[in-house]
Amino acid sequence: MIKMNDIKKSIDGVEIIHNVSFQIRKGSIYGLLGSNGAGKTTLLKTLSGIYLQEEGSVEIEGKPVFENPTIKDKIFFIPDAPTFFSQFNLDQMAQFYKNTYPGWNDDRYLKLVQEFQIDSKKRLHKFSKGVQRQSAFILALSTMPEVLILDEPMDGLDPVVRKKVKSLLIDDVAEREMTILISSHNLREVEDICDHVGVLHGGKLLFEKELDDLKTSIHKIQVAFKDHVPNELFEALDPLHRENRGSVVLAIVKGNEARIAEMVERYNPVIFDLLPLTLEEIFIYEMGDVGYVIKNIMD
Ligand SMILES: Nc1ncnc2c1ncn2[C@@H]1O[C@H](COP(=O)(O)OP(=O)(O)OP(=O)(O)O)[C@@H](O)[C@H]1O
Repeated sequence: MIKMNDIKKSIDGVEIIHNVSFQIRKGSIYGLLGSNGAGKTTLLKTLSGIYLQEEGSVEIEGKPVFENPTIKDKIFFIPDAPTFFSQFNLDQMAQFYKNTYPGWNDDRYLKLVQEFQIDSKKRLHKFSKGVQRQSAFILALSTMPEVLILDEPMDGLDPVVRKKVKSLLIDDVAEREMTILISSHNLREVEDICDHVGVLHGGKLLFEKELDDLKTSIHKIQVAFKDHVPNELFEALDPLHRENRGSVVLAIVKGNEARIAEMVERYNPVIFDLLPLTLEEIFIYEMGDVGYVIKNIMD
């Protein structure tokens, strides 16, 4: 379990993170979404123990992270621009991490090098950005981390490699309950692997939800009645949004699908459709006044 409680973090006297709290269950994948400058990297570095917060606490498995080697042995952070020693090839970096991380697994390393087909004898600095990122994944997963923290991990990866990386991540979560925190400026990039998402904006966590919950707890209905529109129905449905399009009422309603259908059908509608919402619509309606923020992370 990862717990961030009421974190404040300033850089050069400017407060970047304002009272952020969240928890990530062991074995889950949390997507931290936010547009450029939202504070994602600062938050991830605080969680990894690279930065020390001025206020609040950061705990992994109930223990503080900062200057705690026992916890740091179990976590791996891949920054948005992975770095390597300038003269080193992948094998040499692997030797370095083998000496640093007690959980290092040689078999895993060899398998991953083969899977990604990377020349492990070639200097890493001579590789493209995408291959360098793949190398960072190989090294990270070979340390068998309990917590993997990824800053914009899909940037610079082609679709085939993205798919491969995602499936490796999901396997580690399923097989050994690895926990992942993944930052992204694009929801679509991570929606297929995250079970939870949080939206960071201006250094504040605006919104946090379980994705499955989101998809099943909010619906769009289109409904028309023979005579008048029964106002008491809409009072009971308490929609997040409602508009009349001629004789058809379109409404965004929270709640269980079967319960909504049962309520509407009691009024004998002549038209009744219950439609799925796109994730973008869900976010915009759920977030109400701050829905505009989400447009930035949907493109
Ligand atoms: N080392 C630093 N010195 C000064 N200001 C910083 C530093 N690091 C971050 N900031 C400021 O903190 C704010 C948040 O930056 P951060 O890199 O955490 O955001 P981000 O969400 O990761 O953005 P991006 O998606 O562009 O990487 C920005 O206004 C940035 O200018």
